[in-house]
Amino acid sequence: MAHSQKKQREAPAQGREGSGERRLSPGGEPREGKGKRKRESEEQPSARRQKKLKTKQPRSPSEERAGTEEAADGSSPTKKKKANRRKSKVQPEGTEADSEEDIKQQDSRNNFKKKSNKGRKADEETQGDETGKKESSEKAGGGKPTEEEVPLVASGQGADCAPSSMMILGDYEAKPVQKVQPFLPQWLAEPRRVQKRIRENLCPVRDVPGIHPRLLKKLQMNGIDSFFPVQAEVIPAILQSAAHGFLQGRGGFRPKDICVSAPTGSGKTLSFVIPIVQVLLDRVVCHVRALVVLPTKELAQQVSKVFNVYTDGTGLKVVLITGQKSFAKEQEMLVQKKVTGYCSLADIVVATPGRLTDHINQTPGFSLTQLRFLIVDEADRMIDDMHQNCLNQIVRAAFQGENHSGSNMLFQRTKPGPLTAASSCSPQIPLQKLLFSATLTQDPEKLQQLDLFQPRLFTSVYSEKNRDGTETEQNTNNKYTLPEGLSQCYVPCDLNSKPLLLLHFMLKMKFTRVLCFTNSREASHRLFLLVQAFGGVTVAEFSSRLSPNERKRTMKEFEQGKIQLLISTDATARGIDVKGVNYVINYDAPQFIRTYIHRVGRTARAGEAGVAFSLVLRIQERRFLRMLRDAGIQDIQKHPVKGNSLKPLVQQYEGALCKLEKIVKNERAQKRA
Ligand SMILES: Nc1ncnc2c1ncn2[C@@H]1O[C@H](COP(=O)(O)OP(=O)(O)OP(=O)(O)O)[C@@H](O)[C@H]1O
Repeated sequence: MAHSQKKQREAPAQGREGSGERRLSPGGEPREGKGKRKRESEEQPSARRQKKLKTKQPRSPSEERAGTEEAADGSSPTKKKKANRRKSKVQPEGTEADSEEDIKQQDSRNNFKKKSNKGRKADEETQGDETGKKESSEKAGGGKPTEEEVPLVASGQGADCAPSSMMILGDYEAKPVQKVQPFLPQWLAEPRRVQKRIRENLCPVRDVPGIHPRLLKKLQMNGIDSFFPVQAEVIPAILQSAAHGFLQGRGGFRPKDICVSAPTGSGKTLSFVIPIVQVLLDRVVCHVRALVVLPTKELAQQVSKVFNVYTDGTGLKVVLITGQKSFAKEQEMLVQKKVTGYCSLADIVVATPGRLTDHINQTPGFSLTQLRFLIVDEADRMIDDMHQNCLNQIVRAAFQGENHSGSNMLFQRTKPGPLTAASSCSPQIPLQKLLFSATLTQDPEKLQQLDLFQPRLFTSVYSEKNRDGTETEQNTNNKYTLPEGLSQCYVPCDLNSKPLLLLHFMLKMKFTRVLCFTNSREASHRLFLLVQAFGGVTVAEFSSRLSPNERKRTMKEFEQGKIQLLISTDATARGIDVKGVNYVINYDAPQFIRTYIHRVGRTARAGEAGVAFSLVLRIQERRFLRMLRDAGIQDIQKHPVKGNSLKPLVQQYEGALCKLEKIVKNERAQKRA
């Protein structure tokens, strides 16, 4: 039967909250979270999916229109324009209405809510912390509402505010919509499991078969007696794939690509450094055989250092190309021109994407046609960013028909097609891709962009606690694992108390070796100035405001314990391995789950213990907790700090604020001059 009904539109909670979320300047002023929303769609795949699927309470028509448009924020400028024209605006949850019009709309929404189906509670409520609420909502709903449930409203309900131009076929009753399960290819659905508890699962180095005696000695010299679980799994897998020399994979076939998703600090770097050095130990001619691509200079430097340790004395050459040296200097390090043509001076190249692309295009003789391993560290970021283009260029360069020297290659490479008896007969150097990250996407569509060959996935499996205390392993998309030794807390607070809380942690609670994250370099700078003006803490900042040399020096001093509080942008959030970080403080709550995971992962590394505190504004609290819960992170403790504990700091803090004002004015004047 057909009946008229008001069309329900969706206004995803995250969209609304996201639009209302404010970024904080270190001085404490809130700023609208716009502009630096890059990678949003990629950073929050789960959130994006929820935006599409999650449905909200019924609302008034004008508001619904606005809600829809706001939900599409950033993706549909036309819709945005329409929204402006209608002058309807939806307030972010928990924020105050800005104008009378907003308040009226709020009222009409509330009235409408009352009229609508009582059993259908607010999405936020069903997802709230209180399970009681959830249960009652489930019961009243007469079914088991899921996040993706579409609340249909019977024509009688809310008909007073419904335009009746829409004919909808179907039942009056709200029916739960079945959650659509994404289809996972077998390699993703059945990954090779890696234990996440490092200390309980150490594997003595000598128990891992096939490690070259030379490397065993080096490992011992570097104090490594046991491999971490990820290393014990991945090293033999890579070695095995190269067991038949450079030309063919196992059994004459192309080796499988390898993806590794393991928590921060679990030792992923060594799990590719050791087998690659070992495979290249016997090489005769120097060619670029391994290429490691990383998103930042600091990370590239860090990885090349590890390669240097294990190639030292082997004759293998590691070249770092990140733009820290002049282009010409890097060219000299990469290739040498001889009478017979160009020859490579690098066996292993560690590079950032931009500079690497420049060399592929502009350095004569720089050839990747003998490339055997392409290692993409922090792979999720490399897939998401524009770096994807760089990866395509690398693959193109690796299968280029002619090399720059003009000489014919013995084993010319062609881009592999379908595997046939004929294709497996011709000897070729296979290109094997190795992907690593703590937050590797397991979204098949995204991984498909990398054109992986029969990939194998190694992953620390996300496990969910059962009521009886046992754990069940889950194979769920976009659920991540954190280091075992990490304790997580969040402090609900307001804007003004954030600097005081940081000072309280440093001065009263005597936190040491603290890495503190803000959401922008300006915020980092001003917070640094404020803490410095307050006094009593050895503090430094780390951001792109500093020159590469200053950054290097600062990081060294922090590592040596000369700096107790390092205030940083997300420049240090990923991959940076600083020994002995006791605490991570998210001064500004991260907006994306992957940012959270990488930031907190700067502590509790290599099986050690560490604590992460997140200062969360009360209006952000619900969204923050939901973001963690959606990613499978549940063991975060609420850690309220009473106002009384902060009082003793207030007077000195006010003095520091005055000093800060003067410093900022001076800086501005200097900039203008
Ligand atoms: N087998 C081992 N024994 C002792 N220490 C190790 C071992 N393997 C790695 N480490 C140390 O553990 C720390 C973390 O390693 P690594 O930086 O490779 O972690 P990761 O998994 O790459 O982390 P992230 O995801 O944050 O980049 C490093 O300081 C490294 O030296």
